[in-house]
Amino acid sequence: MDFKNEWQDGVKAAREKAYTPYSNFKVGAFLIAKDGTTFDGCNVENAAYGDCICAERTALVSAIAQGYKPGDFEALVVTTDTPTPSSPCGSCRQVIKELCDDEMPVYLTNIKGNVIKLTVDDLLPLGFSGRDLEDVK
Ligand SMILES: O=c1ccn([C@H]2C[C@H](O)[C@@H](CO)O2)c(=O)[nH]1
Ligand SMILES: [Zn+2]
Repeated sequence: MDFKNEWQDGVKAAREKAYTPYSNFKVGAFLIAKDGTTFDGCNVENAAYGDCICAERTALVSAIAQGYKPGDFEALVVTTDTPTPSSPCGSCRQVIKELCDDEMPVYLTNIKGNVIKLTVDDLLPLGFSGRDLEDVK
């Protein structure tokens, strides 16, 4: 699926909801399901800094909580207000791999409109997954 301009409006609106009193680094995520339903994600920080959660994970967790399943997703868009798009952290990469197909596109954007297209496999090559657990003796 190619990038759609309306996704950029969606991810910008999601970013506006970020709760970032500590870093003031707002991240938006916009997850598009194959049935056209979309899920907003934003980072939600905490005074206990280690309990901050990223935008990518809030979008994915929201979709799962609303009954969507791995394999239901078509694309994920992320945005930051940075000169070049920033890239998901390691924890998000692992969660994206768990819930999205390896070939699913991930669009890294910034609010001025730069777009970098990657896949889940690009973000976490040779990643650990449930398939590895099947090899247990
Ligand atoms: O991919 C990322 C990287 C960081 N953050 C958030 C976590 C924290 O709130 C802030 C600074 O790390 O940005 C995200 O939402 N997604
Ligand atoms: Zn993250």
